Amino acid sequence: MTDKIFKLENINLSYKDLIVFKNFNIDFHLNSINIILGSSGSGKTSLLNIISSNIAKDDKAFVYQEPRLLNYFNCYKNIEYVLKDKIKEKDKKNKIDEKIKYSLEMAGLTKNTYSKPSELSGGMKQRLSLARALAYDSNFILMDEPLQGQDIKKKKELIDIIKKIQVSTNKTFFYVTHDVSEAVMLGDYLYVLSNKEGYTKLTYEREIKSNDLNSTLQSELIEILISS
Ligand SMILES: Nc1ncnc2c1ncn2[C@@H]1O[C@H](COP(=O)(O)OP(=O)(O)OP(=O)(O)O)[C@@H](O)[C@H]1O
Repeated sequence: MTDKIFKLENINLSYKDLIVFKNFNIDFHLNSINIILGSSGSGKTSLLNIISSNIAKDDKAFVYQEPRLLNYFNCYKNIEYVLKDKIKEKDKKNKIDEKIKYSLEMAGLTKNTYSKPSELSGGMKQRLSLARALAYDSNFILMDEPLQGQDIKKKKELIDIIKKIQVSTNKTFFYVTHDVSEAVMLGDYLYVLSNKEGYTKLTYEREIKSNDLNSTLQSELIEILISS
């Protein structure tokens, strides 16, 4: 099978005197979960912003570290809010309702359809944020450390939901993290950034296979991060 590639070529980015990317190239994989792994300051979020700037506005949804929910709306309305402007007038009502219910079901929140965020646990809030991104119906989902601060059980729960969403929708995910175990548990493709030389480099890339969970990959990646 030949994968379709999402290519970024000759990327340059500076903040005043600080060069972050200098003639940077990277090939991501469409219809897969692409993990961008690196230590703090290695350029992960900057790269995610560059990726975002290469995707049309209504073809991408975001999930951040904080769920960014509207506290006065219930789960259903939190999702409805972002869909209003996206779905065309003529098939609006039924289509929105169908999408919201499907997304809540995928995120395991059907029972909480009418709960407000204040009635949800931290993990459930993040699941709602995922459901909202799914319902937006874009080809791309961009995630910046969405599992930060969740305990290991919640992390596993959320990882399984993200995988399930990818398999059933074939969307392209870009997922930023500094957590090696998250990267190996979730990713299809892994990209490690480092800025050892003063600007960001892609120091390591590989496909992740299901048996990598039991392999030495995690300890190799920890070594790479420590020395980068
Ligand atoms: N708006 C900005 N102005 C100036 N410097 C910035 C800005 N945003 C990021 N930087 C710098 O660019 C470099 C890369 O930052 P970036 O946030 O992309 O890294 P990161 O890997 O996402 O870090 P973290 O894991 O800590 O979020 C860092 O040196 C950071 O200080």
